[in-house]
Amino acid sequence: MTLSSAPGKVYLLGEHAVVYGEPTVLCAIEQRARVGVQRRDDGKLRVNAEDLSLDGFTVEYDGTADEGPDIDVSESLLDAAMGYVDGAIEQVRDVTGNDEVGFDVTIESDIPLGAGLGSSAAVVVAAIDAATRELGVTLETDELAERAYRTEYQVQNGQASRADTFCSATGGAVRVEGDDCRSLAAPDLPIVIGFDGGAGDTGQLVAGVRSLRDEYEFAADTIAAIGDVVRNGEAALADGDLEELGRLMNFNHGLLSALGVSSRSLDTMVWAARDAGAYGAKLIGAGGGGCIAALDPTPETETALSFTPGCEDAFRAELADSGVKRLE
Ligand SMILES: Nc1ncnc2c1ncn2[C@@H]1O[C@H](COP(=O)(O)OP(=O)(O)O)[C@@H](O)[C@H]1O
Ligand SMILES: C[C@@](O)(CCOP(=O)(O)O)CC(=O)O
Ligand SMILES: [Mg+2]
Repeated sequence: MTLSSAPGKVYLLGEHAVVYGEPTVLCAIEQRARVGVQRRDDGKLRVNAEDLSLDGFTVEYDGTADEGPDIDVSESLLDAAMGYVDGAIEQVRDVTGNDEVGFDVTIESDIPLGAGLGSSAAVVVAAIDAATRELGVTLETDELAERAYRTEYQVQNGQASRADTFCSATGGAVRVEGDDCRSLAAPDLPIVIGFDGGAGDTGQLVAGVRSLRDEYEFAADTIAAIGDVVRNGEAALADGDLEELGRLMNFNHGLLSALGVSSRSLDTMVWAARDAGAYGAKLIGAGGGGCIAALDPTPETETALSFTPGCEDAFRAELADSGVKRLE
């Protein structure tokens, strides 16, 4: 068996707009997905993902690629649930030139699904890394990030940025603009996460933003404005100016909200954090439901969130210096 782990991430600024070439800044956090892989000689794929729960059903996917799991849910829901793992294995077959190879894959993850903390990227990065190593191939980090990006791009119907997968593969803080991906000197930021227990479908939310952008010039302007917020944020980060960074996170949340990707519970948590004295707060990731991030070096925001109706979990994010980890 070969085992790799990869971290989730928090967008400080710039999700969604990054899909259209605007810059973004994000950092890896110490919530990880671990993927164990064992080669099979019969060419079949058997996935055991006990944490996989989505929209009210839980599946232990214990079937094969041919037969599929034996559960009573629609095919589209199942595709959404299994697409990332299937896509990762497709990349492994392609990059190793081993079209016929099968695997037993076991996934275990600390990262809530579809909540904006990048569970998909972490699972894909760890799966590609473990499965290639199982075949005796160790990918360079850039190649690993590229293959993981192609997986997300495919599953999200041609709508994905390189941000999540690059950040998960390399760890630390990163800046992504188009295909320019680079590491930043990791600032020690006091990030607090609030989680509403919910999830959003990344593919659908990205598609929703795209159609607004196609329909209204002011939606395209909103996306460009997010880019401006990020460029200002980079200067604030370089100066270590948390107050300014917080203000820009608030602005970024407003713009994401205008693009229709916030929700009542995300807004409630954002306001609870602001009322508790956070420098700023915003939804993170695709939105629709899931997590917000706030900047607060004091315990106030975490305490306030833990008493906020609709907030299921509040915790301080520990930044992850390393990306993919090769465990066995
Ligand atoms: N523990 C897991 N086991 C199997 N698949 C997972 C796991 N965690 C995440 N995934 C895959 O990632 C999808 C969620 O990704 P996404 O909608 O992009 O949200 P996010 O990346 O913010 O968590 C899930 O539907 C599933 O396909
Ligand atoms: C909305 C987006 O910018 C981030 C999605 O993040 P997540 O999958 O919700 O963690 C999409 C992307 O960059 O591919
Ligand atoms: Mg994702």
